[in-house]
Amino acid sequence: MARKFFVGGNFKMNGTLSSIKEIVENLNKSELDSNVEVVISPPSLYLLPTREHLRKEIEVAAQNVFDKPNGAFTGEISVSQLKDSNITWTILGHSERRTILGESDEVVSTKTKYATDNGLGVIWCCGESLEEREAGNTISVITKQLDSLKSKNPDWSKIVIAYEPIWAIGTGKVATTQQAQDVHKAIRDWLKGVSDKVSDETRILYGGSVNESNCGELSKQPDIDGFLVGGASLKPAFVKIINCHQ
Ligand SMILES: O=C(CO)COP(=O)(O)O
Repeated sequence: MARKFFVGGNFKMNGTLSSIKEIVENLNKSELDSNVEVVISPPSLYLLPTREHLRKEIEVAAQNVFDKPNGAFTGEISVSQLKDSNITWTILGHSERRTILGESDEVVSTKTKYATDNGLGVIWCCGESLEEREAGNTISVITKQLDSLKSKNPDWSKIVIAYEPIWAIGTGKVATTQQAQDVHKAIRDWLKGVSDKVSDETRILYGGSVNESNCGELSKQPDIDGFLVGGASLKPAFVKIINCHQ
């Protein structure tokens, strides 16, 4: 089965009402490859206006979600609140939340299980630090993150995996196509341990300094099914990344 190419834009903690309005207007008027699934993820404050004004074929994602239905959890947002606002995806386990906010594998896996069981799509992120790569531990680090997720038995049909080497995020230092493909292949092989169907159908995105110049080559790799784009998703060239896959 051909996997539909997927391009996510992670705005992180960037943007204002007016700059996000500009991004939305640019996406609304651009010609976009209809074979590509596009999801953008503004900061939580801007989720609703983004959803309201963005063309309907593009979905909107939160950057985080909590694993309880409601209650005394100051600062958190629930899955049902997102769905109530027509926000159909969330990012979980981004390395910035793992390292800066201290989210463990256990926390990320639990939230992913809760979100997928309750019908939200999850862009689930994994990746190694430069130290871990240089020590030859890339695959073992990612396997540990994946094993933790598998132990919760999430709904894999709702998960898109984003491989984001931490050393490539926001640094301009993109992984080589071979480095990316090798890890994506290892993830694909690991997914076979869940089931052949999950391995065949799960999209594996690459993230880390993706731009309009490097996306073409990366997109040709057999196990790269799309991108999770940070900085370049805030620029008009994001459209070129969406359309880069031939
Ligand atoms: O972290 C990322 C997307 O989630 C990647 O960010 P950059 O594209 O800015 O390197």
